[in-house]
Amino acid sequence: MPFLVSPTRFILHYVRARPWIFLALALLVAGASICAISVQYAMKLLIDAMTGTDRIRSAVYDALAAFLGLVVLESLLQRAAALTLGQSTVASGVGIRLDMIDYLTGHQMPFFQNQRAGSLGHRVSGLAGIFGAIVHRLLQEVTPPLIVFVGAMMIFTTIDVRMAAVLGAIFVLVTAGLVMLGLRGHVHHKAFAEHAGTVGGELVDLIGNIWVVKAFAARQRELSRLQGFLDDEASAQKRGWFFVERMRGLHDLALAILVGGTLVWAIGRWSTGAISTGDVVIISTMTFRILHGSRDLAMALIDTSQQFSYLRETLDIIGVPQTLSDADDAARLRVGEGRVELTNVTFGYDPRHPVLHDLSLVIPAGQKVGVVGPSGAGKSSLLQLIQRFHDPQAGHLAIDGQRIDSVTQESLRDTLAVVPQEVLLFHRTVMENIRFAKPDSSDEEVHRAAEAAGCDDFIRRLPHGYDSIVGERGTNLSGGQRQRIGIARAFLKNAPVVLLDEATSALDSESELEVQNGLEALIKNRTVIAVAHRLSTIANFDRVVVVVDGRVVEDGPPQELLRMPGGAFRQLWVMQVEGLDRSTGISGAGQRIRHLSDQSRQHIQRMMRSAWAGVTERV
Ligand SMILES: Nc1ncnc2c1ncn2[C@@H]1O[C@H](COP(=O)(O)OP(=O)(O)OP(=O)(O)O)[C@@H](O)[C@H]1O
Repeated sequence: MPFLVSPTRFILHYVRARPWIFLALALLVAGASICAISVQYAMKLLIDAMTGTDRIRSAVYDALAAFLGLVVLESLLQRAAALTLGQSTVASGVGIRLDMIDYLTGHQMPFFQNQRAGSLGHRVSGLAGIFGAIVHRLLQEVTPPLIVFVGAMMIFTTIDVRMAAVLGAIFVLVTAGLVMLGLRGHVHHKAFAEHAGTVGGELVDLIGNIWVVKAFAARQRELSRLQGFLDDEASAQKRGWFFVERMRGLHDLALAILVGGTLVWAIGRWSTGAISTGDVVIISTMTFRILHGSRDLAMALIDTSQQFSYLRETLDIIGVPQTLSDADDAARLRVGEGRVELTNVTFGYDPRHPVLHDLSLVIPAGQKVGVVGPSGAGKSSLLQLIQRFHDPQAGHLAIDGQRIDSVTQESLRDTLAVVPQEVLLFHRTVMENIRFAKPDSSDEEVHRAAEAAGCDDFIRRLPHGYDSIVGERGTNLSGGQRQRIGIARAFLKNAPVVLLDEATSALDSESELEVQNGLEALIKNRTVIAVAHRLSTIANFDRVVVVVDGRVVEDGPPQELLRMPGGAFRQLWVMQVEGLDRSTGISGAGQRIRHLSDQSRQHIQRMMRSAWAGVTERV
């Protein structure tokens, strides 16, 4: 979206999206302002007609009719402008938010990892509000005083050219002075906005982590911490207010002196008969109006400049170019049987520090591959590359012979069913959460997927069955239940390639057993790549790939790897069976098992012993 590069282009883009409405709006505002000046002129005509020596009755009534007509017309035009403005900014606000959410969700995962979700949501909504506020200020608060000023100058010129020149110069000077002063106060508003942003972020963080706060009995501690941020925010807000009030006070003083001076001068001219009574009235009211307008104009310009800054800041965050976009000629991935290939892949989040080094793997369709290795070896990164959340710095990946960087990301992800360690659920019903994987699926299909994943029973026991709300991020469900809903999603998606990212490592042994049954059903007849810490989960796989420091150090059927004396997989296996950490450098798994409860450890050890017995029998 090229219009995201600057605030001006952003505003113009959405104004151009509804050109006729905004043109009509500008004409209505201009018409209302012209009426406002004409009303003053009609008043002058009325007074002159009433105080004139010849006192022509019809002239008085004509002026009165013109005056009243203009008052009504101004009011009608103002109301029409306000209605049109409201309608157009509300409609633009919907478009802006949809466009921004569309663009925002197109960013890659690292973008979201580096931003607070609450703050991003706030900014997207804020953009719509800012567009409305800027258009409102420019049309309702900047344009009218300018038109009134031009009109007043035209009227003053007919009365006294010198006076018009002096008042014109004063208007420009007062407005410019106020704008300069106001911009100096910008620093206070910016500081306040930053402090307010921090308070908002802290609140979101606090509520998001409420479990930790309660678990550590830290409510008072957190309140005191928040109080510190609130105090800073309040001081910044006070400084901003004082500054604005000082400015207003100065302007009021200048206004009183100037209006008083002009009036004294006008009465002096009237007493010599140089100008009429009506002229005195129009000079005094218009002087007051334009000088008052100079303050409104200055304030509106300052506000607009602040809103432009906020807009620029938001566009700098949201509008950064999307790093992994589809190639212009990207086709849809033609789904085959699910052969996955990595060719000389080198990748690092920071290219200077590769996490995966020249890694090559060919996974034939239907093969089940377990990826094991110590913590930080690069296993999850491998799965992320297959989903194209990042591009490798060297080498490439392909599915069914098609390079994944040459097909659309959506079609690639349609081919993959992923069960992550932590299944994320929307604050919606269970039915909606499972159906998320395939929006056009029938209730019957959702039920079948849930049965296959082993979660139909517990879902039906929930208070509203499939219509139960899962709570924010699925908090109304247990870890194992969430995991099985994740598996049901994967069933429903029916993709040829399944990626399991430590799908059972966060579960206790009982949940693991339930999830394991669902997983076994899921992986039948599909290509499976499973990152596993619990080696029991991959004991029956076709193949195990051991990754250490981003390199494949062992690759083969688990039974064969287990027979290799001193082999990395064998060592990992033995450590898990015994629950020991032998400090072999492949210590992550050993450390993990040590932290499990006795019951879980015994369960895993039992499972592994029986798998081990099976292996040795076959060997
Ligand atoms: N988003 C990220 N940005 C920067 N570095 C990252 C990111 N994610 C992972 N890393 C780093 O990349 C390396 C490999 O991480 P990865 O998560 O792939 O390892 P892993 O083998 O899956 O580890 P674990 O078994 O602990 O989950 C680690 O050093 C990690 O700190």
